[in-house]
Amino acid sequence: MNFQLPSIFQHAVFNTSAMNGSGPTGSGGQTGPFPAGVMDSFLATAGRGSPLLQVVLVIYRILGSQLGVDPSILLTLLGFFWGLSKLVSQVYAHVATFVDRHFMCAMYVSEYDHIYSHLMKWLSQHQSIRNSQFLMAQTVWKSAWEEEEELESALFFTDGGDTDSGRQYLNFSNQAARSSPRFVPAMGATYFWHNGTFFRVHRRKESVMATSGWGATKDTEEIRISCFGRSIEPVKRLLSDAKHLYYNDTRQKTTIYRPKQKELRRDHSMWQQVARRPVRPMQTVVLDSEEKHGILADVNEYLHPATPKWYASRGIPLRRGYLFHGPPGTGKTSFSFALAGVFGIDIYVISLQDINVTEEDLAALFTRLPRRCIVLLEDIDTAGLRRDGRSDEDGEKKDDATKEGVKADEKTKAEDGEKTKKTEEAQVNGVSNVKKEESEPKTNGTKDKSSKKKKSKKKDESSDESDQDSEDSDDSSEDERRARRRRKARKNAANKSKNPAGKKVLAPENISLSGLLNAIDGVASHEGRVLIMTTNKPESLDEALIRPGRVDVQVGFKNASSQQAGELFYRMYEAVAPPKPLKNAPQLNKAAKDKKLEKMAEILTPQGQKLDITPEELRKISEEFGEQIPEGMFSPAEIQGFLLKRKKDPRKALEDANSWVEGLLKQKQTHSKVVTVQ
Ligand SMILES: Nc1ncnc2c1ncn2[C@@H]1O[C@H](COP(=O)(O)OP(=O)(O)OP(=O)(O)O)[C@@H](O)[C@H]1O
Repeated sequence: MNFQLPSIFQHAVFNTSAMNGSGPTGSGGQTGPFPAGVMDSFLATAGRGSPLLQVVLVIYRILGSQLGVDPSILLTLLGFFWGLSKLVSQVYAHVATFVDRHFMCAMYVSEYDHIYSHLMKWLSQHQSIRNSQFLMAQTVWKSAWEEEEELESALFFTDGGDTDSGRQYLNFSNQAARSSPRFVPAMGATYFWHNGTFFRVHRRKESVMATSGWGATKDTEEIRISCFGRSIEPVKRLLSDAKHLYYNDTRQKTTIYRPKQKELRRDHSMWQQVARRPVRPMQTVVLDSEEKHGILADVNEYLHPATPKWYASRGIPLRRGYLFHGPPGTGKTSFSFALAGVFGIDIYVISLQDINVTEEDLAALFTRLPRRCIVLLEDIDTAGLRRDGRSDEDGEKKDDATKEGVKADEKTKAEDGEKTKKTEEAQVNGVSNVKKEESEPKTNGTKDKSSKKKKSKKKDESSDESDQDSEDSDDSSEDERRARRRRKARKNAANKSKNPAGKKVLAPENISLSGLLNAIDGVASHEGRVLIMTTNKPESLDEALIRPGRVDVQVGFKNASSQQAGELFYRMYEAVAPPKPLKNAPQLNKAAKDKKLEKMAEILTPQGQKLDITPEELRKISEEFGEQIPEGMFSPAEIQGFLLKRKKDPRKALEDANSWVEGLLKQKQTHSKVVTVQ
């Protein structure tokens, strides 16, 4: 097959062929501008069969005539240098590996480890990394508390379009534009000096099989830090510096962890940090002083380094559980946070309604806790624990205590509706729900109702007790007893799945009671933690859950007494001080800065309402305020809400207290949700 080239190319091909002696061998002599080589001959021969090669030949010859040398020499040189570069890189890789193995030491950090966060923060602040050629920009999400430090430079004001009012408001519309990203080393190797040591940080990603999905992979990152020498100490020191820097600003903060989402879990890391908030000072939680210090002393003793030995020598598992119960807004969560602040430990919060947390996860979560920490199980009454027939049948395989707990729960659940009502009444009467159970009601109406309820409750109890008795005294075979239990469980489950209106209620059934008990104090469960469970309805809890060993100390939180209301008042105004000139002054000149601070003070302390009160007067009006608040009627949260609305004016708060108390009392009596006096 012969192809026809365009005339210009034919000319070039023809000419060079002629020059080369018209043969593929090129034996005709060296008359052209450059000597014909093997390559030329090859292209000329092959070009007869392929127009493409003919084009290549033309380019080849034009190039040759321009340079005056045979391009094949160039090609040979190129090939040589390519080969040489490959050889050098191979040799370099071997030498680097050799040096790495024999003259350096290295440390690996997984992105799933906390150290990764420490290191990234540290690297982002290192001067030579900042000036590096290859960087990766990361958006940094700051918490409300971190932003505070930058507030001064971020302050912008607006009149909100209402020019007549002459008022100024803060405006954060350009906040996103102002926050700068964090710069960390890019993927690959980065070199820097630190404290006289030369370090190499190598970030690399690798794909690993994901635990979920068929054949799905996910990228995970690993950092390798290495330095010259046989000792790993410099790397350890670097990590320690990074850790120090990371926690430097958080020393006075409490870190809160929650379970990680399933897809983010890897290796042993199941918890993720969700917040770091400033430590809540213990004196800001108003509680009975004796009780407060009793708990502090108890936790202190438990966390003491000598305690594990004491427990071990007596064969007692090293666990301490607390149950904080009481009406909403009485400080259960606040006290837990204040405790964490006092002891400088972190809080691990688990919600049993979290769809991410299965029964197996719960057990694993309890085993992956640090040496000392607080585990907070909030609102365990609403936890939606599985207590159906299934769990009861399962429960037959579990320990007796668990089964009894399940039964006790079913019994208490039946009474739950009544008790909720009772609780409401108790709150209106200013008595905590637990106490109310024990004491006689005061008003006639309530008395009648309560006595009826008591009777029906007793009836329920006696029927349950008789069931229990007959079961206990029954001398029938074990099989019969099991069958009866199963029947009873099924009946209870059927009753429980219907609400009073007869409609089916779907309850979350992530975790069974036995699963929870197992996680809390199963053989594999963590030792050394402080477990705090909070609830508004202690009566609805399973006995098994709060038996000694699982719950060692119960603390009843109550509505505020008059004296506590006075203390809340004092604490609210005691802390108020004119805004301090902020440190880290921005690049403003002094006059502009003063103006900004003035404006800020104006906004925080509106004109004519400047707090100007002596500690003596504050103490006096705190007491007066306390006297106006009926004993045990209002929760600290309610009082705090009232005071917050008057946070700049204690005298006004005192003035408004009476009408607020009356309004709130009326609202409680009518069970209204609408607040009349705020
Ligand atoms: N005893 C208290 N001393 C000081 N402040 C309190 C106290 N109790 C409640 N507060 C305030 O009320 C608010 C709610 O408190 P907290 O969340 O601790 O209550 P809680 O008992 O955990 O409520 P819930 O049962 O609804 O979870 C917080 O802002 C807290 O500052």
